[in-house]
Amino acid sequence: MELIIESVSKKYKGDFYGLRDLSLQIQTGILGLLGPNGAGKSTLMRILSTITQPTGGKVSWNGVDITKDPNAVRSILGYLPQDFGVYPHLNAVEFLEYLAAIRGLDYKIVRKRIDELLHLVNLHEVRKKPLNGFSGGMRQRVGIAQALLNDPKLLIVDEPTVGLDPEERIRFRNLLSELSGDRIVILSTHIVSDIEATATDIAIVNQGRSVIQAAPSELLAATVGKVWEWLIPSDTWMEVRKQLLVSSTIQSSEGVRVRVIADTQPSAESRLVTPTLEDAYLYYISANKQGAAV
Ligand SMILES: Nc1ncnc2c1ncn2[C@@H]1O[C@H](COP(=O)(O)OP(=O)(O)OP(=O)(O)O)[C@@H](O)[C@H]1O
Repeated sequence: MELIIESVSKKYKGDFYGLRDLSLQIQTGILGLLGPNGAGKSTLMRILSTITQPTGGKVSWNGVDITKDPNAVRSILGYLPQDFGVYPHLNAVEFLEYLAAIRGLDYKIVRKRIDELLHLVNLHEVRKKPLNGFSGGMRQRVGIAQALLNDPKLLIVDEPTVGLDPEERIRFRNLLSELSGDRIVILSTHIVSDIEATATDIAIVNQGRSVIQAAPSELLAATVGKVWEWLIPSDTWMEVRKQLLVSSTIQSSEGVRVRVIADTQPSAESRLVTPTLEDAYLYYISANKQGAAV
């Protein structure tokens, strides 16, 4: 299984590009698509799910160009859009049966599948309750169940953890990890921790372009020797922030412990520390903004 995105662009009205010459090669596993708001993640997800056509480039699923032949991917595609909505007065079973019917899926097969999926997403006990009583996390799990109705080989999930509380977020993450098996899962997010433990591959996008695609370990390795920590007096904090790329800070009674990303030692007191994926993400986004080669 392979999804190849070659030099894909999406030009909106007024010469504005949502995507520009973006290329990625995606194999079985979970691809975490990371980028700040407005980077072009949803535009890419909509192109991959054949809702929108690119204005340039090619997307191939197992060798077939889906921009020319969208049906080549539709039957094996599961998609959870960012703005997934439910019919509030239906219960989970009715809602999933309704979606299966409009997609033309076989009722007999689907009935059994819905029962299995409701167990999988841990909603079986509440399957007969109207959806308007469901929390954000429960609705997202219904969203995942609908995306899995046809047992897709390509599962696309766009910013699924927005609005979820920390516990729901962890549960959702674990669920996606269980689902990866023999399929391609593409998970878009601007929150690094959403994909930290689960992604087999990470693509960072910014301003419509692909900044890098690599395994999490490669991203971390590239940031080794660039992350520094030291304690500064509280009143110098604003100055440090203006001059350096600050990844995080911890306030204490002795001052502020700053974590900075820099190619060379930023201060005589600073010490190198082990990078996290969050540091690596910041490093690549920042280098991309400055136009540096990364
Ligand atoms: N239909 C449209 N017409 C014009 N511009 C658009 C359209 N859809 C998206 N854009 C613009 O394209 C850029 C990329 O948007 P997109 O929604 O793909 O980003 P994103 O990474 O998903 O961000 P977010 O997480 O905020 O949704 C943004 O600047 C957005 O304003």
